[in-house]
Amino acid sequence: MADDSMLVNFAIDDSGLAPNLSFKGGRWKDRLTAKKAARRRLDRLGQRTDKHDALDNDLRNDGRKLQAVTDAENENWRPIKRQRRDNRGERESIPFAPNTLQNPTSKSKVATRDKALPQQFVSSLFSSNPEPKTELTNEPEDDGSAKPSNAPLTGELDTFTSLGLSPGLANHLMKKLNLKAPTAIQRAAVPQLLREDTDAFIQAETGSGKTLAYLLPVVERITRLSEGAQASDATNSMIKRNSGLFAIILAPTRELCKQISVVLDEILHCAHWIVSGTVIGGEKKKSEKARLRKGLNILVATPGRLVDHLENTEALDVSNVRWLVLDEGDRLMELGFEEEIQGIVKKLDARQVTKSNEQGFLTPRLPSRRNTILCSATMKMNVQRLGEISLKEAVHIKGEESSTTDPDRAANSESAFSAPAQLRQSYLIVPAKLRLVTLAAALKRAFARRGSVMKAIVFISCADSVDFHFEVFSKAIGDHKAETASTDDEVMENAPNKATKDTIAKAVAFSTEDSPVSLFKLHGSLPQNVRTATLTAFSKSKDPAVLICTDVASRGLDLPNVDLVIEYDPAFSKEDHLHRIGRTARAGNEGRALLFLLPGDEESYVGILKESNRNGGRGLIRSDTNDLLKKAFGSTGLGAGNDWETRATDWQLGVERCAVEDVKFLELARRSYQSHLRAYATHVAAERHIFNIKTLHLGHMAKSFALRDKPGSIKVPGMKPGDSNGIKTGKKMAPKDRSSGANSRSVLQSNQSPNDGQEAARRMREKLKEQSSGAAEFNIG
Ligand SMILES: Nc1ncnc2c1ncn2[C@@H]1O[C@H](COP(=O)(O)OP(=O)(O)OP(=O)(O)O)[C@@H](O)[C@H]1O
Repeated sequence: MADDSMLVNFAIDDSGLAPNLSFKGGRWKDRLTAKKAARRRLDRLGQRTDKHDALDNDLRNDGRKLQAVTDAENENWRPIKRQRRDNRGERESIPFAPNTLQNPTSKSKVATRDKALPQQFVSSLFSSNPEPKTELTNEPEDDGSAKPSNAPLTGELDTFTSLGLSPGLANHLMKKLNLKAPTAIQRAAVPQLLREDTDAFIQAETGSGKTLAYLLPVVERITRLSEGAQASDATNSMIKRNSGLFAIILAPTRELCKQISVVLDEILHCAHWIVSGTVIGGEKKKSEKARLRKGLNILVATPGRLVDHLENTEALDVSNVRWLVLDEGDRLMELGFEEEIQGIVKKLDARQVTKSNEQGFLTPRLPSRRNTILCSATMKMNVQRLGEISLKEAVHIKGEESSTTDPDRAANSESAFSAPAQLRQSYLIVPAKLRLVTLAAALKRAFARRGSVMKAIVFISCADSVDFHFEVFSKAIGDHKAETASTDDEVMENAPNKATKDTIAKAVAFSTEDSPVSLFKLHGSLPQNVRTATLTAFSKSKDPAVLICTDVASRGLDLPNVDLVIEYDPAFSKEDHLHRIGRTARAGNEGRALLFLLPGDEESYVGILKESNRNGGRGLIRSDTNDLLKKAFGSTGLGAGNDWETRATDWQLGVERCAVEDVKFLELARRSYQSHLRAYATHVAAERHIFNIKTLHLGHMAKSFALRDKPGSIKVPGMKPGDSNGIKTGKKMAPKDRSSGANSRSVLQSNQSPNDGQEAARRMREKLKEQSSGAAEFNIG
């Protein structure tokens, strides 16, 4: 107790109670904590001393050290970003209204969070985009090499009569069908097939008139069977529909069959006693049977449906068939019809009547054996295989490559397949984020002036993506809202009917008051009646029109007045590319083709494009993406004051907002993104280093589908979760995955082990037969 009181009465030096400032031993972080505690205790003493200064210096140094260590530990350290809010100042996840968007030149990427939605990113369109390596090119000077290569001939002697056609048929072609002269392939093929009974392989570029090249000799020779009868008026000897089936024409798709049938009927107007018909999948078999029972002289068919009738329709008598035409040979093979064609050839051989019998008068005038004619614009290995199955000692008939000025191509013309010389080809190198807005810009520009482009076709890799882009361009977004409201009531020339209510719409995104544009969509998952009605409406449209489609419209289709083909997704092989761009610049007409490529690996595709371009690719130009965007979104009155980047960003974010506000549209966008990636992974093996799924920037790609989700979190009902993850991490898709859905191309084209491949291909053939559409495309889900 006494000790206690003594202590109380001693004067005590403050410094004696001051905290110890020498910190040694232990971890430096613990020392730092101790220093901070000491600093707090000094503060409590109330007076500032030298010790304060010393300790403050120490703490500052330690603070810097701590920051450096933390930075090093955290590789992903980034400065803290300012979060953006929409103009309504509402929850962070609500998208920005166009007029209060982030600064388009901003370099930032902003995360927005919401309890209900996965983490979302709104990245700026014009930042962090990879730069193209390829130089821009100027429009080439006209050196005369662009003379049309598939036009009708102009020589005085080049007439249909000079080919050996009867005056009746030649006059009909000139007067009724307005065809003044044959094309090069017709001049080569018609006399050959009239003169000799041989098999033939007809090969010529797209739009060069191959259909008439095989139809004319067949019709002419069937017409001749009645010649004597006409002269002597022996009506009993005239060919009638029940005189026998003389020719079968096989084509891979229903659309193509219908088109061939229309051309055939036009020719047969001058020989009305010859009757033709079609048997194609998707039509009622019962009515086909009835037609076959009544009798047909020429039959146009898809392979699957013909096999069906050969097996099940007794009335189908093929004993007199003397011509078998295989049109679009490579596509027939690609779609897996090899087995069917083999079966058809065998049945025709077995049932063929070679000697004069009950048919008496007919047989001597018919070729003694069946002639098979194979047609193709390109020659893949599979066409050679088809030739092996179906042709015997065939002659190879080619159109002249009149305007080839490239000596290498001329020397190697056996393997050289090219686009028509007059077709102007260009490509854009577009960063993934800018793809959607650039497509909108390309179409806006194309239709800006009424009459500059009548019709355009946009090729897209898969059915889901066709649906998505159709939705986007027919939606009222940003600036166009007012315009749509007023045009909804307009009577559009292409007013959709019941069948086309979901496949025809107004192209709001690039229509103007002066130039309204109609939008059409086509893919293999649509019911047959819808496909037919849509295609017919597009063909007949007198308004400017855009068809968004998959490769179902790439082969053989002859759609009038197509001035522009856009390959938004590059074709799966270079042959497919030639067929797609061949939908324009037909029969000597002009045409333009534009291809979208991503910066990076895809730029090396230009080398392949040059191969299929005459004159070593000198006519192939690289257009400037920014220039296109500037022209399309630059101020022309609407929203004056905004620059083109802001306006382009407004439009993009308008689409993104639709995806946030409309659950159905969001699901469509996600599905379409997933399907696109899966399709992307299935380019032919030879081109997979160019279209390399592993180097795709998935986040940027998602933006082109108006998605703000993180790629890994994009899930689609009905699609296997992790499909895109497999792609992202570069994992190979299992054959099981490849064959899921209608992912036919992946099944048929990917590198797979023979066993997997055979089984998958078999399953896919079944699937295609089931659909009977012959459409090889992605339709996942
Ligand atoms: N002699 C001709 N004169 C003028 N136009 C013609 C002539 N022959 C065909 N055409 C027209 O050329 C267009 C293309 O013909 P067709 O569809 O037969 O081409 P193709 O070579 O089969 O093309 P693809 O390889 O793309 O199928 C058609 O519109 C057709 O009417």
